[in-house]
Amino acid sequence: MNHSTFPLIPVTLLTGFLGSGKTTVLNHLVRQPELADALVIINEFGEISLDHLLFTHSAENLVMEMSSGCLCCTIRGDLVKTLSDMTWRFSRNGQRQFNRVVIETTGLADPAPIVHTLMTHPQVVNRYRLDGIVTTLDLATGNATLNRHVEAVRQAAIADCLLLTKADMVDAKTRNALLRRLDAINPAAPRWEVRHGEIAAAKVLDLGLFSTEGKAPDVERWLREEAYTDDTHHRGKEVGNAHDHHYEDEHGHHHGHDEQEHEAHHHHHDVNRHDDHIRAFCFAVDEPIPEDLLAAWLEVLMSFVGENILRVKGILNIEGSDQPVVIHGVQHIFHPPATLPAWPSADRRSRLVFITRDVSRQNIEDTFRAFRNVLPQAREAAA
Ligand SMILES: Nc1nc2c(ncn2[C@@H]2O[C@H](COP(=O)(O)OP(=O)(O)OP(=O)(O)O)[C@@H](O)[C@H]2O)c(=O)[nH]1
Repeated sequence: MNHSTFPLIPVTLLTGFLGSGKTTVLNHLVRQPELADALVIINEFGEISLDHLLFTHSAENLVMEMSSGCLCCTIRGDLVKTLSDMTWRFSRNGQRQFNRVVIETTGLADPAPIVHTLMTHPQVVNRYRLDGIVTTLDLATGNATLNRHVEAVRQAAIADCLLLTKADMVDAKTRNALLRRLDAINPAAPRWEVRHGEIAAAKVLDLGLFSTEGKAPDVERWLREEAYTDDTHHRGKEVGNAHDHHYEDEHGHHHGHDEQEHEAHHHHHDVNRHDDHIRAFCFAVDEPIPEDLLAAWLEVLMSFVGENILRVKGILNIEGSDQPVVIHGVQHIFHPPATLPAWPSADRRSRLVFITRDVSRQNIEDTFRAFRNVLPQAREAAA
């Protein structure tokens, strides 16, 4: 955990495929009081940049554009520089003028490299923290986009929150097919239906482990292990309405699934017509894990299949420690682990949620067991 004198500035990454409605959403977000003091960084790819023409921000927002290349490849260095310069450029009398950052990526970007920069670059991590990845997905064309573009699948898989846009343009059948598909790609992220960009800022902010309210970290909300229903078989009990689907229309009220639909969607988990090769599951370990076992296992796992581990989040019971450790990784890159002051509940098992591509739960479990079995010999050899 970072204990720097100044609170870390939360950064929201807004991603989503080309034309999926990012700018429309952003236009609504920046008008809301929660984002009155936000710094907005817009990344446009290529020479023809239209977003700045469409983007009508309120006078309070500070808008930066970075259009020299795609944020995910060529200008990560620029992002670091922009973020580290910001505090000075936008400060008055030694006080910075923004309390949040929102970065809109290009539609084609694989968000993972940007997330890596935000999670690990020394100049960034000492001032900023990734609050959440918000992904827009067009309800009407989302299925086709997911079929054609693996970037869109990745964007949906690593999201902390999914904004299902253009809700006014979709019929029930198309919508339900997309929802079922998302159950496999990313069962845990809250989903909100959005029309013409209308979404309450509070729904897309404070998605991370630490909130701006300064309250104790809400591990359960962050991990949402209960959403990984795949795990029900392992625990031998039914989790039930594990999904917390939120459907928001322009009046802001909820549309729950009716019973029948809910049933249907549970049973469709494994019979997805489109196999996006994405697996989402929770892996739990009852016994405290020796630190060297964890380090060796994760290192090998990441070096062999790191690219295909889209996201890992977990709370861990480390042998010899009373305090839980939370870890958070995107592909092979991990956020520095944070030690929490106390366990959030009586459940002290280590729990890791994985979102992977072509890596099964079995692979994860087998490697863990293999490492656990050889640990005594490895220790002996090292001694
Ligand atoms: N009918 C309808 N149109 C929408 C909605 N949201 C966005 N649009 C339209 O969809 C088009 C694309 O929206 P943008 O917000 O520019 O999408 P974007 O993701 O920023 O697009 P890129 O910058 O190209 O990646 C625009 O013409 C919007 O007006 C919606 O909820 N309903």
